[in-house]
Amino acid sequence: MARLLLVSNRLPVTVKVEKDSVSVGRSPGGLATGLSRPHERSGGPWIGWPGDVSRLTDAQRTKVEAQLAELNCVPLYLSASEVSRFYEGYSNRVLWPLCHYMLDRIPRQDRDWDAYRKANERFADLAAKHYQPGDTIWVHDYQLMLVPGMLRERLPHARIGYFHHIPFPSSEIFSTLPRRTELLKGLLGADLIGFHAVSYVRHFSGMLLRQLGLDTDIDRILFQGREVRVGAFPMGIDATSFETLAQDPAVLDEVKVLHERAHDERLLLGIDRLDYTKGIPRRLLAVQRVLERSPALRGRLRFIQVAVPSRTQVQAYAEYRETVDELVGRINGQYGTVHSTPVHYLYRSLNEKQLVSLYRGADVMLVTPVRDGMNLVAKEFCAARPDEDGVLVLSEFAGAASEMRDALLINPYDVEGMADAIEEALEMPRAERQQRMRCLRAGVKARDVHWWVDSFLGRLQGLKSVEERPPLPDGMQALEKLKGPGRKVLFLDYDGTLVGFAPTPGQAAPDAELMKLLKDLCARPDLSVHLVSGRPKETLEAWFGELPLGLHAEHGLWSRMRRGQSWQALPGVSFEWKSRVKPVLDAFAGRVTGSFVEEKTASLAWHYRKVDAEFGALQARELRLLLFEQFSQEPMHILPGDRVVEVRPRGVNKGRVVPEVLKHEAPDVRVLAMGDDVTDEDLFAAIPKGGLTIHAGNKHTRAAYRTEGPQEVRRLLKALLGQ
Ligand SMILES: Nc1ncnc2c1ncn2[C@@H]1O[C@H](COP(=O)(O)OP(=O)(O)O[C@H]2O[C@H](CO)[C@@H](O)[C@H](O)[C@H]2O)[C@@H](O)[C@H]1O
Ligand SMILES: O=P(O)(O)OC[C@H](O)CO
Repeated sequence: MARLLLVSNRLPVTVKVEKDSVSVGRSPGGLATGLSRPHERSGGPWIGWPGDVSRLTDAQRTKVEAQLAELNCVPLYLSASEVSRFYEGYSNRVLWPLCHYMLDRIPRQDRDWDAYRKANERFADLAAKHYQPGDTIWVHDYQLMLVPGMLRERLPHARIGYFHHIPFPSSEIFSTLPRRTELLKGLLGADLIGFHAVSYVRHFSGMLLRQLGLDTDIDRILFQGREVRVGAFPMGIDATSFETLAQDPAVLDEVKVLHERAHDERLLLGIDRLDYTKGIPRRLLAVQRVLERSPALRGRLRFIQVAVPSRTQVQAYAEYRETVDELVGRINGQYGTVHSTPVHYLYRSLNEKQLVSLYRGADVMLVTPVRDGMNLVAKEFCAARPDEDGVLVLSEFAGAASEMRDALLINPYDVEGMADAIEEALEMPRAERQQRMRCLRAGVKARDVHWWVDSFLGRLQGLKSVEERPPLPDGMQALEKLKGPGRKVLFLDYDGTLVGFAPTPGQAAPDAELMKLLKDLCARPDLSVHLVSGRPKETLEAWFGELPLGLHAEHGLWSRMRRGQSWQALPGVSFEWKSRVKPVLDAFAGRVTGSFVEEKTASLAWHYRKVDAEFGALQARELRLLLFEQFSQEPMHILPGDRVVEVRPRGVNKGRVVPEVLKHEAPDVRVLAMGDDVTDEDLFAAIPKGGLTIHAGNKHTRAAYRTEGPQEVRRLLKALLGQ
């Protein structure tokens, strides 16, 4: 197993100061449990924050550091200002509510971005310092979204994974973030980006398309010449250890005591960090509604709500605590008697035995977050029920809901519906409880935390390393090879290569700078320049007719080899299918606002460059599918391009131009081709051995060199001219 270098905001252990004694104890939560085994097995370090150490004496600090070193944990101490601005500020006042769809909780001005960026730099620096060649780096969660990108700069060849433990919201929400581009690019430093649920993957891909124009091909994104993979890896728990503990005699004794103390009261249970995403107030209201609606249940229902203090310095959490306190008081005031208290509220952390005793003893588990990345409590409850009893009421807005379909799924905003579900759970016959719990447990056991670690790391480590698939060399290196005496032929694509994309094809007319550049190229006696475009010949003639260069329109269907020559069509091309295909494209243009059809002599194109990026891409896929279904027998090609779907005659492609041009040249002529989209791949394929090919963009290409878009292409051409 490759050495694993883990990086998370919190270490799996936290420094605990009690009176004069100091120790390190396990941090709560599934991450510590889940990763402890691979952490120990791989022998690599875990980098993170060990909690507040500001009050420690030097001697205590030395002791803590020795303990951490023994556990192979490398502490990154956060200063008071970093705790307040990086952890509480940007991470928990901006990113946390944003990812949980709570925009109104975000401060009007984010003043903490800088602190977030700097803290991420510190994590990246420390990780880079501890990195050894061959390590796999695994970065965790929203506090460290910039770290993968920062690590990629420091360690270009490292294998880097990132896992996002909270929801990734819809692009409508994520787009509101002023720093959205930086954060997305930060994540794209990873080789593999993992989420709990498929919907989060979809949201992330949508965001990449919308913000960065990057299309996700199933699970693959091309970014800066690298392949980044994305996937859903639903996190599990250490099911065996929960199950074993649930059968421990001490736990069973505790369950007995719990039931005895409750007399004949039915037990409802809630276990959460005290966080406004967990839906505790509405859950309390639902319990109150049950008591209101069913007098028979009064005095016969006990709701145990345990809430671990969390992020207590953030005002929203303090306010939330007050809301919960007030509601508990109100319900107990209204429905409590001298003999019974309906809500037992514990504001503290429990140890594992206490936790499992509650899980094992509960009749109904209420997991009702208004939004939750996964929610491990739901899974822990099921693992702790080897008796196959107990009912899980689960919010449909928890990531866990996509896996745990045998729970009673509820909408946490619907208090009445939640009350209905509680009643249904209380009345559910034993056989149904058993059947549901059996299915839930099977899922929890099959996809436990070890499965999660193995599937994420298996995927990450199975990818080819950056060294095995090095990024293409820079286009400037190709230009260097082309310099010097001897004749050269340049094949240049137009749209996306010499000019950027404009809302309509007409708006992408050549600018003065480009015209001068082309003129200068044509003026060089050792250069022969050919523009090879998908555009109609009329457009090319109007724009470039006066220049002494070769023009090739409609992907090589029409050619004008020299200025003053007439346009010639490729012989033997059939396009009588056009009249049947056009109505299909017209129908799409009608139904997708902003899209339009362009008709050329031999081809048709449906353009969607002005359409919302996500919707456009979706519709383009549908159109291609439809065309494939209906016209597969026709002598035509369906080609996805950059925000365009083109249909053109079979046998016509940009590559056809190359031999026609080169037959008029000496055999030792040097050749260069530049292009940006899929149609230029035919051009590259036709370039004879020894020729140079440059892809202007980020896509998969057979070109040997790469450069960025039109600005860089122009820079290269100027360099060829010595400008
Ligand atoms: N009173 C108490 N005493 C002791 N332990 C307690 C406790 N209350 C809760 N816990 C423990 O804390 C953990 C909480 O994990 P959750 O998945 O429920 O949410 P959390 O928001 O912390 O995690 C984030 O990360 C996880 C893992 O990716 C995602 O499931 C989740 O959506 C995301 O918000 C559980 O292991 C639970 O046992
Ligand atoms: O206590 P925090 O702020 O480190 O949050 C822990 C949660 O599990 C967040 O994912």
